[in-house]
Amino acid sequence: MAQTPSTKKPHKTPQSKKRFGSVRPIHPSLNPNSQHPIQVIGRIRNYPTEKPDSTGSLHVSSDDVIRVRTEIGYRDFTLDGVSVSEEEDLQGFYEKYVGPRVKGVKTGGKFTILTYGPTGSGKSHTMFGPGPNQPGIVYKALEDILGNDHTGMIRSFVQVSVMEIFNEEIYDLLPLLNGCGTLGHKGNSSKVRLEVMGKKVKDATFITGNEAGKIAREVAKVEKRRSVKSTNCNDRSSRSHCIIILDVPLVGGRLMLVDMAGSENIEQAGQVGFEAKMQTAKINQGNIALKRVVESIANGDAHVPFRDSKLTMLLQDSFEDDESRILMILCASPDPKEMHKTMATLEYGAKAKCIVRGCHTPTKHDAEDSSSQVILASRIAAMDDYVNKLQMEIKRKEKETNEAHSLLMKKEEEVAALRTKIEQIRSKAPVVSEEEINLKVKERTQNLKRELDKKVQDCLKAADDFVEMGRRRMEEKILQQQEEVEMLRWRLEVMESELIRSNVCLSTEEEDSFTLLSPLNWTAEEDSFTLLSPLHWTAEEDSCILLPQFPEKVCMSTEEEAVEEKAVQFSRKTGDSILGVNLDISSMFVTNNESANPSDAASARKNRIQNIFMLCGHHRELTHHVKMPTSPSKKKPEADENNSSPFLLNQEHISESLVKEISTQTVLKPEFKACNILSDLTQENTTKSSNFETLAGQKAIKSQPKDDFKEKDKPEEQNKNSVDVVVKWETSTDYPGKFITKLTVTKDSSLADLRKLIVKHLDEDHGNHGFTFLMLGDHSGAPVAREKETTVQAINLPICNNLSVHLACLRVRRPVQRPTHLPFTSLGNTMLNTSNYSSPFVKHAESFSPKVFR
Ligand SMILES: Nc1ncnc2c1ncn2[C@@H]1O[C@H](COP(=O)(O)OP(=O)(O)OP(=O)(O)O)[C@@H](O)[C@H]1O
Repeated sequence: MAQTPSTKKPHKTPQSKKRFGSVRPIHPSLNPNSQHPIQVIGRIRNYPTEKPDSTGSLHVSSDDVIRVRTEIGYRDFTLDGVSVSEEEDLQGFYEKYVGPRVKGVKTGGKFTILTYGPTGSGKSHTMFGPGPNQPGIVYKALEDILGNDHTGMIRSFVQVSVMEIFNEEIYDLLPLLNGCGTLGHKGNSSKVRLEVMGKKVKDATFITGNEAGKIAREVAKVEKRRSVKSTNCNDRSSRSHCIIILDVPLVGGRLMLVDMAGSENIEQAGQVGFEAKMQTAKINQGNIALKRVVESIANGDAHVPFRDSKLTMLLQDSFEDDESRILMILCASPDPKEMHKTMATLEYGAKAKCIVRGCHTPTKHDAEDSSSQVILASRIAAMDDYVNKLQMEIKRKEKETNEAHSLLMKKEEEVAALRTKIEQIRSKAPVVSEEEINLKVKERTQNLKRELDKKVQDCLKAADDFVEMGRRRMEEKILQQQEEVEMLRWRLEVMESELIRSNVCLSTEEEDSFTLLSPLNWTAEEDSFTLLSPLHWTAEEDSCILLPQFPEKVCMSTEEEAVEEKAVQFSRKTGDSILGVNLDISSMFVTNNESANPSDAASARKNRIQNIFMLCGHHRELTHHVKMPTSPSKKKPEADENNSSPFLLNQEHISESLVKEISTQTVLKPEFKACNILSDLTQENTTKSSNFETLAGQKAIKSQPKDDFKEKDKPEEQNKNSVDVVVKWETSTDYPGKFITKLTVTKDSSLADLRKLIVKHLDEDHGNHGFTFLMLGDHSGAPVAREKETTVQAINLPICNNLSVHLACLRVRRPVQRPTHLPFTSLGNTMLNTSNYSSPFVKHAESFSPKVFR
């Protein structure tokens, strides 16, 4: 959009107009230096509706430039002045733009004021004012010309004509004229159509007067007689051009006020019917004709179509008279909906501003300047100026376009960069489909399941191993126990063989009963006795208590399990068993009744022998550990006095009693072990040994001179650091407790050291076979393993009697024959099948969640 060429205000750049020097000076009341006969002022009315919040489409800057914004851009119009109604009321507008020009009329100036604009833009509002309180230009001009001074000064008088052009006909709105300046009233029907002769109206009615108020009231009355009609654009739309001519005859001044009809199209006016449309067309005819005239004058056309309409015919003088000036007031609405009309109005005013005095307006005073050359030159100059301005506008627009283009390119680059970034982000984070997610979940699940299966398998395997290990240990235990049983059996056989070879033979036919007391307690009463293991002597007379050092438990196993516990107390009267060993002690005795039945007596005798084996066989070795409470040197038991200590065993008494019983009552078989013991005990009694010694110990001691064991014979130092060890064989068939030697070793000597010394005293045969130390005192004989001999000291060997002599009992090493059968039934020997058996561990593993399906 091009910026309209603007005419600088006189007070701003008056010199700029001198280049058009061909124009004669104009009336000083109008701009004398201006060559533009038409000045254009814009007036922006109030918003017809509520003012919008956003920036309006019409913007007025301080340098009288109106910028109109539309959908496609904006356009600036530079006018001679712009007044915004909201900021400047009608009086202010008049005083600023109209009053100075009107005042020249009083001195003979010719001035034409046109209000131009679309319908409803405020033309009538500006020309006549909204009411008496706010008079429009007409009434203010009357006041200015006539004044309100009533001081008697000579005042000018005016002639006022009011007419309208309706349907291209001129009607006189002042039909009746009385002489004193009053108006005659003929009503609407009395409108008189006037004829135009040349440039003037013929026989037009006028009113004269010098009182502005009076005339103003009359004008106001006839103004009401204008042809108005309600349209879509205006409730009281002026359907005619109203022309008020105010002459000042005395000075030749003239003021022509033209309120034009609205320049609207027919559709917008909502006119229906042929007549209405013709009306609107006629109204527009005046506007269009005026437009053409303006354009023609501006273009310097040779022909100006003044005669195209009545309006232009009447305005011809205003355009052609050099003394005449035109003030065009462009009325516009700030309503965005009216922008296209506002734009057209301003374009029209811009054209009018281009009008300069041309050849068709020759003046009487400057005839010589009317040559066509000068006129053309001025026109060319004006047009050049206009072209230059257009070119500058084009450049500016191009520059703006370039800037906008570069901005656009920049934005496009940013958009492209953002798109690239988005693509990169998308490429970096590929969209994972649901199928892929499911696939991964499935794969992960399978992996977990596999791991779980593997763990379960491991657990099952560990459980199987555990069970297998338990089974093996159980088997080992069974084998060990079988070995022990075998050992016991072997020992039993040895004892039996010893018994057979024994010289002690008791006749079973002659004796009815016997009483065994070794180490049994014989109470001397006929019907009762007490068997204790450990033995407990309870008789009041000749009582003794045998309290072994060894614990009360008698075990077959040397390791973990107590096979059997034997602590039996028998009463002949009650015959009950305290600890549950079904040892038929009564069967140990041969009664008279038994002799009646030889077969029963034989079986009873066998039972007795077996039971005695059980009792005596194990305790035979244990008697080595009977710890005497007093040393043998200090306290020696005496046979003929009651022993006050319960820990002392009155062996003499026992021996005598037993011998007596055996000789008088008891008849035992040769294998009866007790005989052997009794024999030993009897022998020991004869040697007056005060201590209760084992059979092997006694034999070992007997083989040595008695004096060898006396402490007093040894050096004191040696006695402190050394110990004596009596070495003998274990009582067996081959070596029935044979004494080997007696050794003196240091206290810290181990069995391994002892072994080295012993080997020297053995013959080759025994040395080759080897032997094992028996840790006597242990219920099973406690053979000391070869590898443990270094850890067992000699002083740990059992004390032999009360002589502080240790006893090293050796057992010949024999190859152990493994039992060919297990001591359990086939059912008992069957281990649990772990594959079918759900152990608690497996149950626990299977109770894991989720379930593992195998
Ligand atoms: N500046 C203004 N401030 C307030 N109201 C205005 C203003 N201009 C116009 N109006 C109001 O707008 C309405 C139309 O105005 P007006 O009759 O003057 O328009 P117009 O241009 O003469 O229209 P038409 O060409 O149809 O006669 C009127 O009611 C008037 O009071």
